[in-house]
Amino acid sequence: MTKLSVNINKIATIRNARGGNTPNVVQVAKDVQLFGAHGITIHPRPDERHITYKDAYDLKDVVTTEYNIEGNPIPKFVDMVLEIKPTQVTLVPDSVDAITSNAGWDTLKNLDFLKEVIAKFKESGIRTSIFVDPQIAMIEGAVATGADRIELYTEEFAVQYALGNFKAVKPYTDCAIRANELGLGINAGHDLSLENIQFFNQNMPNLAEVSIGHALISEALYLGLETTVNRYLELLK
Ligand SMILES: CC(=O)[C@@H](O)[C@H](O)COP(=O)(O)O
Ligand SMILES: NCC(=O)COP(=O)(O)O
Repeated sequence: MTKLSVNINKIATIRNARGGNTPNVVQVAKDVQLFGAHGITIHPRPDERHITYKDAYDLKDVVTTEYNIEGNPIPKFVDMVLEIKPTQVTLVPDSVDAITSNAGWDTLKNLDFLKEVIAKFKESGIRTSIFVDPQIAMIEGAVATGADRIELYTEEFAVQYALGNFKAVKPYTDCAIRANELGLGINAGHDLSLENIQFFNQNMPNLAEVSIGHALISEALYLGLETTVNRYLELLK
């Protein structure tokens, strides 16, 4: 079964709107795991607009499933991840002013940098994943960085699927086949939803994990968090 890691950034977005502690990010992380999710993902951004660095530390002992921290490996982020030692770190090349992640790494141009930072995390026993666009050259470049996994950036798939262009999954399937040949684990995320997740999963050989936040939290407004998590778990079987 493909693992579901719930991204709780949006819980922090709502909390930060009032400056108090409602909704409580730590409690939501506990509940989501109780409901059956296989992991918790956070993506602290340099401006701490949603998840704060303090949240990342507060969640350390609360996440008893897989803890996945995503972000651009600026020195402050690297130090924090090395201290927390989550299950997995996912490196994302987002700029400070980006509204959300909007591109994967160029694994060829950034090879030396990625190699160096990945080696640091691996020395600490942290599984490493790098966020990439669905291009074979980027998958091949990812192997050279020493990363354990890739996370395929699924926004384009999600946009096309919503328009009925189901062939848009093909570059992802092709990349998954190549990643399998090269021994890279495969994660995926961005704009995955109850609408598109089953089709995506069924077209991805050996998809290890999806991280889902924006749609999942939005769907939970109607369905409730427990039902939403359980629907994903059913669709990922
Ligand atoms: C890496 C990625 O795909 C993002 O979706 C991300 O983790 C979500 O970040 P925001 O919640 O800041 O949009
Ligand atoms: N890595 C992707 C992620 O954590 C969640 O992305 P989204 O579902 O909020 O688009």
